[in-house]
Amino acid sequence: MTVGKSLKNSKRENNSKVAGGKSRSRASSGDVETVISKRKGHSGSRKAQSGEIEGSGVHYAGGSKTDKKGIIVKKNVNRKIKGEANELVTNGNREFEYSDRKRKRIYADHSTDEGTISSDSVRKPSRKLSSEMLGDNLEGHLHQEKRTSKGKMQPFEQLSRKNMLAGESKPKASKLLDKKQLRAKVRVKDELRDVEDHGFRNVNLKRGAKIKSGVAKQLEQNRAQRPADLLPKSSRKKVPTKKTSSDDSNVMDDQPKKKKKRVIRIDPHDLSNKRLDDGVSINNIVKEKNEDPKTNNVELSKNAQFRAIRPSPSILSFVEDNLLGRRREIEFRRAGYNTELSAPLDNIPFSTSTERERIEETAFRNKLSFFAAAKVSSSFPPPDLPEIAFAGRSNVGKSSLLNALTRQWGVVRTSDKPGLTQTINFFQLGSKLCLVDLPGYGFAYAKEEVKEAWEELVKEYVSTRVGLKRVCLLVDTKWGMKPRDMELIDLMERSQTKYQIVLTKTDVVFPIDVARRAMQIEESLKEKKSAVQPVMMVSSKTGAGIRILRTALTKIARFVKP
Ligand SMILES: Nc1nc2c(ncn2[C@@H]2O[C@H](COP(=O)(O)OP(=O)(O)OP(=O)(O)O)[C@@H](O)[C@H]2O)c(=O)[nH]1
Ligand SMILES: [Mg+2]
Repeated sequence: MTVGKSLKNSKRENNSKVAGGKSRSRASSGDVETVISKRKGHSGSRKAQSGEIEGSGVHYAGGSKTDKKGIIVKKNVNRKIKGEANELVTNGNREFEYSDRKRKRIYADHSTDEGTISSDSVRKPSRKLSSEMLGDNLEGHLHQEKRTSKGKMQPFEQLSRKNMLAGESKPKASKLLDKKQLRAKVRVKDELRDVEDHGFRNVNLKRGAKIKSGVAKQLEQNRAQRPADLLPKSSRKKVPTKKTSSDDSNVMDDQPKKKKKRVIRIDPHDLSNKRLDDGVSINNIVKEKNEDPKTNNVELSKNAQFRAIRPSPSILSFVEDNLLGRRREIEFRRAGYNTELSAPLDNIPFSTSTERERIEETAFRNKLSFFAAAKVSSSFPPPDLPEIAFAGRSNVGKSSLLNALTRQWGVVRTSDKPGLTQTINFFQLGSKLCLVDLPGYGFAYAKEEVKEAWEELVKEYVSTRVGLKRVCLLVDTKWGMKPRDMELIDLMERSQTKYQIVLTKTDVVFPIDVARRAMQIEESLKEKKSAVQPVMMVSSKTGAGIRILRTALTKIARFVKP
């Protein structure tokens, strides 16, 4: 008995905590209906209001602690004591169905109960309700009500006392019987209420949930988890679970929407596709498409033809040794170059000096100075020094290369706008060499007639200029040779002007493509007599290949007879 009392006391304490705060004053009104109507008028948030309804369910399970729960319990308990508990439980619900808003909340309450799968929570309220009605918790509740009501709950107190007294006077067996009967009654009526409210399915759910013992639940959980664990993560969601339609809908709502997988279609016959292996042989592809390539002329795109080029090992090793092509900065740093400097690959690797190292070739150590510009051939300066001219399409990087070779940035003006250089500019490099910056041809921001004039001037210069020792024909590595380039080559071939192809902007393409381009050009110039091999590859930005070009050009100056 003492143990029972202490338990009751503890319950009382808990209940008093639950009904703490504002609820005390509100519950003290005694009249349940009045309190509820007051609540309806209360300007609480919608969420808080919905919490009230949820609370009616959660409260029995000992969860939520809102004052309104207290009211609902009070009402139910009060009427249950009078012997009309179940009827009034439904009545209680009806009270909340007066407005649409309230009805919605009731549905929401149920959906959350179902959503939690373990329908124990669904059963708990009625179970606790019955136990409360049996007097186990009743006293605690009544005391709670008493404590919160402060006088106005007198009838409650009296009733509880009566019940207590009646229970004590009865023999133990009869008390148990009464309990059982009452519990059965409550269960049947609870179910009826549930059927009324939610249909048979819910009742069945509750029954099933009740049967489950702790061990059975664990087993079922394990069984449900095992197949999912065996499956890959992506397919786990697809494992069918035994759930009712409403449960399914809830779960579906909770699940994140599946992301659509992007399918990348690669045509195995399209060599132009950059994702394809670089080593794809052109002949193999032709064979795949048609057994007899001779009878069926399969024309590959220029890009496909380019991808089919297999560079020679010497070109490949040159590209690798000089770190040509698009590379990551870390690669330069690992190789010992100071990436803080402009054109760092033109510097000596593993140098302790933070400054740019001196140029090895003496001719290029000299100061680069502009000394003449010509718009017409009559304006050309006298050919006193051996000349090296830089020709090529507009924006190919002619002026930039002059700066890079001499490491004197800004002496020759550059621009990202094609057509900046519009005159033939002569730059003296000490007393040994003259570097000539030619205007570009092809697309440029200039009038057509003006451009035509440049082209004519360039043609005249490369074909007639005395003292011109070499023309560096610059070709953009990305785009390769264009018809205009070929025109100039033909002209130089006819005039027997020595020319050497220099691939520029190698830093914007992959190393393999630099090698391919070099291979392609070398192959196309095999028959050309005035072409100087090998094809040079440079990048004015990274400095790759600059030193080698410088060395090659210095040789020209060395062998020139004064
Ligand atoms: N990424 C990269 N850009 C470069 C390189 N060389 C030049 N450029 C850029 O290309 C653009 C054109 O460079 P220029 O040297 O003015 O070209 P150009 O051939 O003299 O042009 P025109 O005088 O119009 O004929 C500039 O924006 C340069 O910064 C290079 O090696 N790599
Ligand atoms: Mg220029």
